[in-house]
Amino acid sequence: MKFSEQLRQKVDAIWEASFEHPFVKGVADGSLPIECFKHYLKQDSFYLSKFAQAQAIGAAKANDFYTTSQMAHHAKSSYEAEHALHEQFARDLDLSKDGVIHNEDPAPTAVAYTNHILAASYKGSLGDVIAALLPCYWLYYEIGEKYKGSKPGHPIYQKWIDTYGDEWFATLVKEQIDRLDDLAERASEEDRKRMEKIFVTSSKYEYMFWEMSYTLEDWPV
Ligand SMILES: Cc1ncc(C[n+]2csc(CCO)c2C)c(N)n1
Repeated sequence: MKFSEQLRQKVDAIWEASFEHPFVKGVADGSLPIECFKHYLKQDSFYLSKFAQAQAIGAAKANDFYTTSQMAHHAKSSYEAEHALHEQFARDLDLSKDGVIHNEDPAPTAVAYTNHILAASYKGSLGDVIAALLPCYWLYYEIGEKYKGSKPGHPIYQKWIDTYGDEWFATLVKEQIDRLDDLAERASEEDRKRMEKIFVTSSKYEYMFWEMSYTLEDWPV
């Protein structure tokens, strides 16, 4: 069994909890209060800026020219693709005038999740970087597949669902899965165990990110 298949089995219950989370179901059926989606967008713009930093660290940690260029390219695409999506939402929801969401005080879960990704990335190998980032791609892909065809009756929620159910996204996810399998094949058992732990932790934080958005989580003091 491929390393990625082992990982997918390991996180099955955690990902199922994400699929069933009221935030995700609420986007798909249109019942999510818009305040929760706005909170998500604010936290996510902070998250994406750190996500792109981790991809750039991955570019620097790669041992071949091609992978360096791919990871750097993906860092730029995260900015362009995800930011473009958010920009439209930000204007439609009146979150910003210029389409750029500034979040100088991210919520505890957004801080914790990005700290986890950046710590794994700075400290580890390219395999650790991919293990930290892969649940972000892969989970959203599965959500897109699962809720493809839903009709939330809300243009913003519809666009969100359509984005992750799209074919271009499937290609992007597959590239990262293949990269992780390739790196895992050449890694030691100890390295694979560490990558697994990082992957599981990111999966837990993905769940917590929905919860943070749904409960409008903020600092207690
Ligand atoms: C908390 C959180 N997790 C995952 C994603 C999805 N995502 C972030 S960057 C990226 C790759 C480039 O599009 C993808 C799929 C998100 N937006 N927010």
